[in-house]
Amino acid sequence: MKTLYLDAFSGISGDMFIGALLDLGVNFEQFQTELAKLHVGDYRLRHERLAKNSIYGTNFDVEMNDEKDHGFIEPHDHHHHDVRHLSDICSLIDSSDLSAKIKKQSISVFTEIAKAEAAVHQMTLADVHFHEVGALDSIVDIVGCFIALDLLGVDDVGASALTDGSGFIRVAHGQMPVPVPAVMQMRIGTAIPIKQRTDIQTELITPTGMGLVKEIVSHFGTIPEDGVLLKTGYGFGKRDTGSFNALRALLFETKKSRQTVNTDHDEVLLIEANLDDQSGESLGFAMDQLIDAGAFDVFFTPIYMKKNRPACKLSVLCAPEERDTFVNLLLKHTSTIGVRYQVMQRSIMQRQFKKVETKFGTIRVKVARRDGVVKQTAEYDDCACAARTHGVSLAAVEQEVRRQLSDSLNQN
Ligand SMILES: O=C([S-])c1cc(C(=O)S)c[n+]([C@@H]2O[C@H](COP(=O)(O)O)[C@@H](O)[C@H]2O)c1
Ligand code: NI
Repeated sequence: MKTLYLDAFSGISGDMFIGALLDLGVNFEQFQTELAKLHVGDYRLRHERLAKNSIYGTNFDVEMNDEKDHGFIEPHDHHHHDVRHLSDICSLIDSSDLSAKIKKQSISVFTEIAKAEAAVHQMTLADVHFHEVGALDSIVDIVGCFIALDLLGVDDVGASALTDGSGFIRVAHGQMPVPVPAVMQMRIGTAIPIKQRTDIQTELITPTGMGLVKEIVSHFGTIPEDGVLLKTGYGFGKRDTGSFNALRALLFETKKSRQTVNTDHDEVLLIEANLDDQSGESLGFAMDQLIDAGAFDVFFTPIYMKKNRPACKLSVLCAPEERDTFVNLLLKHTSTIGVRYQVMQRSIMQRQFKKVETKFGTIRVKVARRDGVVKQTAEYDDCACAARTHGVSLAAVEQEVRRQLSDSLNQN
């Protein structure tokens, strides 16, 4: 499974995000072909690989045939020409030939940003409007991010704390404090970590960047310790920050913890050892090593052994063909000088995973089937991350997943 990690030490914007994904190896021609499914013209994509601070990365920009007009809305300025409301943008995306998943994710980000703008400028959601040209830039940025993620085959996205600058930036309506109001608004009710650099007096996190993070990032923390790092990519920011202004994207191959099972019968190997002379600390360490090596399960059972010794039985379940790997790990990490093992028959339910889009982001659901019995279980890790990110209870996320599942059942 592919996990993307966003190292946002210099914030995040739509352009930086796409730049970093192109730098990871997204095929540009394929990217353009997919974007053409939006059926909007009047823009050109510019991408260039160059070095900043001697580090090579990608500069990505959407060039408008009309002059680019930044910012989502012009509050209090209703006399001007071509504007697009949220509903226009949703219809444009909905009527495109993009996949249902990309449509849904893109509309969700636009709605999130529009809600933030509506709250900051005290407008109704229906009144929020976007400059035609600025809106097109944002549509390409937002839809483009989801296309690039899809082309890379990313299953899961994590991120560092997002760094922003401080001070004020100048936009059409005057000065805005950094983090800009729409970014702060989108943080409400979430635990998305934002670190401020007081030595950088400009904006590093744009509303588009924050909207994308809110939609796709399922967990925040340091760079993953596990998994094979496949590639690194840098997407450059446009502002002069006085520091290295880029978003670093790291693509990992991580273990398939959520495997598809297409059989209703299989065999597992049970390996056991009785241990009466090992500390709790080193038993815990041994368990971690066995789990990290891909054991299906590892567990301890309290037992009484000879000479009245309270002890524990260590049991490991693994694939039969991995016997040598796990026997060696047990001998290496525990005090035993021998292990027992037996192959066991299992009756199992066939398992598949599906992704459910919820207001708390994408949650994986395990669907198990056998002889007309169907069990659907939301992945605990995804629900826990979403609950932390959005500052809600685990039960609220699980309830939302159940609601989405029953809605889709009713629609089919
Ligand atoms: O034009 C408006 S109303 C505007 C509002 C806000 C708020 O935070 S409210 C922010 N901005 C700035 O516009 C640019 C473009 O942002 P993108 O997300 O489209 O890249 C950025 O500097 C925003 O902070 C404009
Ligand atoms: Ni605004």
